[in-house]
Amino acid sequence: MARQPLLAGNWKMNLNHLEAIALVQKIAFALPEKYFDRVEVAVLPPFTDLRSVQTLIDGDKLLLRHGAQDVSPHDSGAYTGDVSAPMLAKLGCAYVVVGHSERREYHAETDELVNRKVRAVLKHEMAPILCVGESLQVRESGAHVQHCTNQLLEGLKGLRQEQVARSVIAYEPVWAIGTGKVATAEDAQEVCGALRTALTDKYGSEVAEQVRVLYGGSVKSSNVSELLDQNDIDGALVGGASLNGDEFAKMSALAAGGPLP
Ligand SMILES: O=C(CO)COP(=O)(O)O
Repeated sequence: MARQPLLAGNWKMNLNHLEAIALVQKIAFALPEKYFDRVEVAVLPPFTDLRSVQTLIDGDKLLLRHGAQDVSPHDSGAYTGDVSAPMLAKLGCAYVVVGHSERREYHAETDELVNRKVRAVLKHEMAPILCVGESLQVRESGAHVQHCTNQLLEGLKGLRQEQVARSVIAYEPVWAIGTGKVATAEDAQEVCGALRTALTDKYGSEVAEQVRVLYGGSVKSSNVSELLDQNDIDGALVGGASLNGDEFAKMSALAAGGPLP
């Protein structure tokens, strides 16, 4: 079954709401509507930008999707500073990144917490982008496939098949994030293929064939096509390069199979 490629721009902690509006306008202007039949393009700004981005996308009937970078596992309550899944759903979010390696590292997020966040997202009809990935040390030990597979199965624990089918997985090797060191297409395919095999073993091939598996880590216009050509890579989670409107539009066009805008 053909899976529609997804190109998602994780802006991380960059751009205020005014800068967000300017970037979304630039991306939308550079991408004619016909591209959106062949690729889904999403922006994932900081929480403080989401209302502005939603208003722009709805008002101008843009075909871009938007989402958030994190979520609370709780629906509401005394959790100072947190943002809940119902709040994000109300802001029109299609996606929520869960378990990014920066959150696992800087906020000590465990697989158990990541799993609770994944459930919160799915409960409110959004799709999680569940991130998995190994450190350089784990890769050098040769345990990278096992490590990522464990993170995947722990993150999805207790979900129904229909919920797994709606989820997006992102393989982001920690050593390739923001370093300019992209995994080779073969390295990325090795892990993404193993993740799909693990999904097939646990949930059956009908479910596994629907799940989109993205690669993330120093993706840019010069390497996106080769990565997306791999059998089990269905798109990219882009960090730094998604902050440049022309570059992100170019990558989206390449993901759609061209021509360039
Ligand atoms: O972490 C990433 C996306 O979530 C990747 O970041 P870079 O594209 O900047 O390496």
